[in-house]
Amino acid sequence: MIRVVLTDIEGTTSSISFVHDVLFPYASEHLPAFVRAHKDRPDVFRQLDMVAESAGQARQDIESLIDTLLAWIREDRKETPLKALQGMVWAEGYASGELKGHIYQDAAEHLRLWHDRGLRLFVYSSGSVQAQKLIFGHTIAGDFTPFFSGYFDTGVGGKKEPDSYRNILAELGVQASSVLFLSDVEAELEAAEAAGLRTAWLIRDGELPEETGRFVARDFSEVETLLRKQ
Ligand SMILES: CSCCC(=O)C(=O)COP(=O)(O)O
Ligand SMILES: [Mg+2]
Repeated sequence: MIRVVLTDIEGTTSSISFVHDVLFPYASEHLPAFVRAHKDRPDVFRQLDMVAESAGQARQDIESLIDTLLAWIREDRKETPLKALQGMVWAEGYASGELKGHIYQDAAEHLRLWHDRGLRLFVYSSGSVQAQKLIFGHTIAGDFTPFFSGYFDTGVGGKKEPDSYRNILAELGVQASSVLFLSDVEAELEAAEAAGLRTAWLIRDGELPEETGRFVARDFSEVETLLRKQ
């Protein structure tokens, strides 16, 4: 019996284009000034330590660290310090009203429905927990944070690693078979399945694959049919 829905964001609840054409360009534009202004703030300082260590760069060369961060954005790297800094930069955009989080209408309707029916909802994204709370707290359809019971980011591990899902299960204290993971990325679904989770593959556009052996859904209304069948 599925009691928990664990959802990805980009390509699942929200469009890939919002992340790549709005959020990433906003971060590229504002991150350099943000890092220069706040480089000694403890939370920023810690992330810069991690950038220097990951990239093997001189810690004191702030401009080179900024160049590395900008290159990581262009390459869509899921580096934990980049994701943490992006969240801090996006916070300013959401606060000013320049950013509004995209959410598909079907996702909005069903997240509310599932919450009201008693399912527990969690997010697992490469975006930082701060970034997750921001996108769902400031969507075009209102504040969705009241529907979520918790958030997981790469602090539990990468999304293509089965151990990350085992860590999430341990934190939630639930059986793997009671959790349905939603994602648009097959390698993430394979990792979740290796840890015993149920999965649904969101394929919002393009051709559907033949015989995948897993549940495939065009949108959240099709995920609802899976939940109703159990
Ligand atoms: C939290 S919104 C920004 C999402 C993001 O930064 C990202 O890299 C997308 O990751 P996801 O795991 O949601 O595909
Ligand atoms: Mg995704």
